[in-house]
Amino acid sequence: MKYYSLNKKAPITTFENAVVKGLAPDKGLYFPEKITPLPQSFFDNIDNFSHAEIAFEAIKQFVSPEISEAELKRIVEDTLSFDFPIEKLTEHISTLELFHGPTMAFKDVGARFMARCLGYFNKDNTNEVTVLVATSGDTGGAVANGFLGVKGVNVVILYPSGKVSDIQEKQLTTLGKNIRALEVNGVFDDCQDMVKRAFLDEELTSKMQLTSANSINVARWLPQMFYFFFAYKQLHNSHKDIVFSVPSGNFGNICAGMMAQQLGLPIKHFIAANNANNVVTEFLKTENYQPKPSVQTISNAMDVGNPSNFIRIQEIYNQDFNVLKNNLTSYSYTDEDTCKALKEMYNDYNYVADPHGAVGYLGCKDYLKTNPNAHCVFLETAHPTKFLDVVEDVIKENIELPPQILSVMDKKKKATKISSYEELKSFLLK
Ligand SMILES: Cc1ncc(COP(=O)(O)O)c(C=O)c1O
Ligand SMILES: N[C@@H](CCOP(=O)(O)O)C(=O)O
Repeated sequence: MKYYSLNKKAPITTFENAVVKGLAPDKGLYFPEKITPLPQSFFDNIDNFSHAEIAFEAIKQFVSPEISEAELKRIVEDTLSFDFPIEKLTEHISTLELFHGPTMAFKDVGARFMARCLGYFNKDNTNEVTVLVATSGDTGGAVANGFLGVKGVNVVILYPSGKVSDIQEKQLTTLGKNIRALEVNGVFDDCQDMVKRAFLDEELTSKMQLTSANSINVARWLPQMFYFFFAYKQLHNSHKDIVFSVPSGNFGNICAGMMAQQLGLPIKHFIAANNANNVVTEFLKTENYQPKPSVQTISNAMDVGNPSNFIRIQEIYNQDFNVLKNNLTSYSYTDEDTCKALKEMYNDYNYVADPHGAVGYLGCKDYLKTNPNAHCVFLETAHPTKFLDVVEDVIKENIELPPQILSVMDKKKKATKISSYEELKSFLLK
């Protein structure tokens, strides 16, 4: 597959180059040149396919010919070594649990897939790569875990000081080896801006090969398509009109769902469920896209004021506002709404959600008011214990810590504080 830059001022490139570079030289996000829908026979037989087989079919066209079919099979099998169960809350609402991986957030799949692609491209150990990643909470931990010990790859994670949960901070600051963390005096958008600026800094790029492990990178973004296929496989025999409510921040996950829809997956509609960071909710009301500084919420991983992937969403729908509006509804919720939803799910369905999933659940409830026949799946994007203080305080119960969380609890944080781009640069050049 060839990829072009959405800024349209950079040469067309290969999958390998798009992964190794992360961002195009004109600062644009890469986008596949062509999307070929999967054959009807694939959907007719989906019940007979394993997760790895589904993932292989979904992503094959985007990575070939650079990654051979045999190699791709190995990569997806290795990446998808955990489950993606559906829990049914009501006849009309289900949740797809995406937190059964090593860091208990949906980022694990993309991080593991990308780490394996980079490892494959660097199999001769000739090209050292520095992976820069900005995180509002979960990407950092998943990338740290997924890239730990990958030869020839150094990871630098930027996170906003005081704005990630204690467990998220442990996951991204304690692994050591080839993983280093920078605690930024600012918000997530400052971290993301610094990362993007580094890619354009010739003094840096002439001395090191930089890439991104945010959803900017096609190898981190595209595997998120798999979730929508996995949910469809589990639900299509009992439900028609499947709608997804996706707790959204940087909009990579929902945008990957839209790619799955372009591949022919029968998805009726998308709901972008937002916290108070409501740039897209407002855009759909006003047609005016107005990024603004992010505000802090209890669903902190979605505290994004300028979502990177919105430009990809517009490309998918050919910049046509009306087509986009037919496919996407967006709601925004306060922290108070989120707490009420956490409590309601616990009391009514005995289900312990996390604050991000709770925002997704609210999206389902609002959508079903006007579309009562749909079946709405909200993505449970992280395990509730990653937000222990908030969740235990709301449900008034202690929750058992899973082994993935226990394993980092007593580790010692190691992070370097920075306040400016210049400090990032000198850290990288050291
Ligand atoms: C738990 C959780 N939910 C939702 C999101 C938002 O996902 P996206 O940035 O793909 O919109 C994130 C961060 O990305 C997250 O960590
Ligand atoms: N919510 C994310 C923010 C970065 O999103 P990404 O998908 O672009 O990496 C986080 O948890 O860090």
